[in-house]
Amino acid sequence: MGRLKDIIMRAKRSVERANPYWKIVNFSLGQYAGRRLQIICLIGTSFLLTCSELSIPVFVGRLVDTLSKGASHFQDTYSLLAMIVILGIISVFLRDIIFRVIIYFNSGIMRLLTVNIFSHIQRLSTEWHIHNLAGATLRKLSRGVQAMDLFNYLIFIELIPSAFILIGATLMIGWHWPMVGVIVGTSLLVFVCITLSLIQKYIYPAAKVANDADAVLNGTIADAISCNMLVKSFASESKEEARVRSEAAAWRSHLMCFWHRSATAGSIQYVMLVALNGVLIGTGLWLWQRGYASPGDVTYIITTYAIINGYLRGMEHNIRSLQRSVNEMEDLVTFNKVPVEAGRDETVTTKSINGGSIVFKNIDFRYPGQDKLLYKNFNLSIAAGERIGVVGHSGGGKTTFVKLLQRLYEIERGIISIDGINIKDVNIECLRNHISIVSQEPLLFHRTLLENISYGNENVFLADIHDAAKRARIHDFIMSLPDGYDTVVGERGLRLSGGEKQRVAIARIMLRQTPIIVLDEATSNLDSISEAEIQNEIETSWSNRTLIVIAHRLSSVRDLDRILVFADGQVVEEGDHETLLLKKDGNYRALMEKQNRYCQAT
Ligand SMILES: Nc1ncnc2c1ncn2[C@@H]1O[C@H](COP(=O)(O)OP(=O)(O)OP(=O)(O)O)[C@@H](O)[C@H]1O
Repeated sequence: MGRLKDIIMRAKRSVERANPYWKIVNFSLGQYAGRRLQIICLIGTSFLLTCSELSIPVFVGRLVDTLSKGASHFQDTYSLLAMIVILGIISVFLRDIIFRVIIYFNSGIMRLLTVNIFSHIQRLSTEWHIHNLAGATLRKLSRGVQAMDLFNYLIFIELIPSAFILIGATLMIGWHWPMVGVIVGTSLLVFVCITLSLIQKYIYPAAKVANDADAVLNGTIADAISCNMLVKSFASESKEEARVRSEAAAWRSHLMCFWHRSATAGSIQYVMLVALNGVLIGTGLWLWQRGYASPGDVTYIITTYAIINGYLRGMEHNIRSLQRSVNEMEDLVTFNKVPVEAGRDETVTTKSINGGSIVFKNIDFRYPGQDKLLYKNFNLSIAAGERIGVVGHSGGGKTTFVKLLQRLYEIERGIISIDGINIKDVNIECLRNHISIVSQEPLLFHRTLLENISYGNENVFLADIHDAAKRARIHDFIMSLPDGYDTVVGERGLRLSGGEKQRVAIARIMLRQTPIIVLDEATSNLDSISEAEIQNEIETSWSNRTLIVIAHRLSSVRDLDRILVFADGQVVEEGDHETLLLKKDGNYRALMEKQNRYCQAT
């Protein structure tokens, strides 16, 4: 049994490798797991529907034969008519059941798929998020989920019943006239094979290119809309429009190519249908001419053909739609294949960290795609409870230090440890829950101030939230708003000033009890009085925690225990404010003098 499974898996993989189309079909079918009962119900009902629909031509044929016997058989014709009507009603009833089940089935799959893909995307690496426009990702996700709906609909409402009808009709005709059965069966097989190969070889590549262009276009639109303030301030509306116009033109030309190919494939399929029509009716007439078939039999063949023709026309359209849905789901499969960031692996030994001592030992690091190492043999130790200032020119590697501490990127060499434990041995969520950060540009959700402040600390009391806001000097401002803590801050906090956003972010981490706190230019937008007040508060509130303050304004770090001066990914100087000032040609002293000169000049 295990061996059989292995063989099936290997066959599946080689088919997927040979044709990526099947990888997507496989992914879609994978979503059916755990829904066996619903699938059995759908297929079973489809089968009954087929039997009911295929019985109708039999009764129509009999009706014609009865009619040809003369008016004396009128009673038989009425009972045949009654049978035809009853079969029609049964078919309607069975179709209704299929629709009800598919509603339940599809909505469940779409819900689960959305949640699963979102959850996977959230756990992808920082680099992945940097390189993928949020708008394009959103577009791919919603398009893929809608496509899954279409895929399921086509499979269960259209293609499975069509397959049953076509196979059933072929068998029934073959039962009466084996030669006609062979002709019909072969023609159907040729029709389906040509349709599938047109889809895979001819339509699929064009649809893929059109979908990629669609995602690029939507990503660009989303990017421009989310940076609308910047666009406005540079009066660049026309430039952005020109960009969108050019991408829309590219998208249109790819889309037209896809649609033209679909139209050509449609015409080829229609030609095949016309040929099938001629062959089938011609064979019926030939049988009648030879005396092998009555007019009722020929009517039966024609009625059956009418049904087959309807389904094949539908099938041609449905296979094309199925193709489109598979194309649109390709991005979901691609998302799913991207590995989650390092450290998310459930099998990682979950050691827990409690303290706040940090050691960077012999670290080599470069950003993905960069040739030059940013950190080369970088070493640094910070004791638990120490208060560290990090200064230096822009681009010196200060923020990178924090990113590595949070394991947002993987180092090439060396060990980063907290509390003596290599961070690679710690579950990533546990690691990040250990560190509170207020970054240069605090991120706020388009939610209320209350939700933003309590983010990550949902179980705190209202009084604690107010207390944190008071300590971050933002409470009075919030209370002055008409909706107070229920004020929605706008997308990315756009309804707040830079300083207000920073104070909300500081209040948010005031609520957290983490041993390590990082303030990365966290008070850069505050006036000096508010900054001094908040700093006093920080020193009293977080006196026993490891505090790392990254700042350009040197006044923000002068009272800290130790100041590190970063340049080109190295700590080039360290010591307290007084000691560093004493170094005659020191970097810190030079920075200090420059800032003083600048302050006097302004
Ligand atoms: N994702 C990234 N990919 C490639 N290079 C990056 C990436 N992030 C940062 N860098 C580069 O790494 C270097 C260090 O960046 P970092 O943000 O650590 O500097 P910083 O000292 O914090 O600067 P600032 O004071 O301006 O915030 C910079 O040259 C920056 O351009």
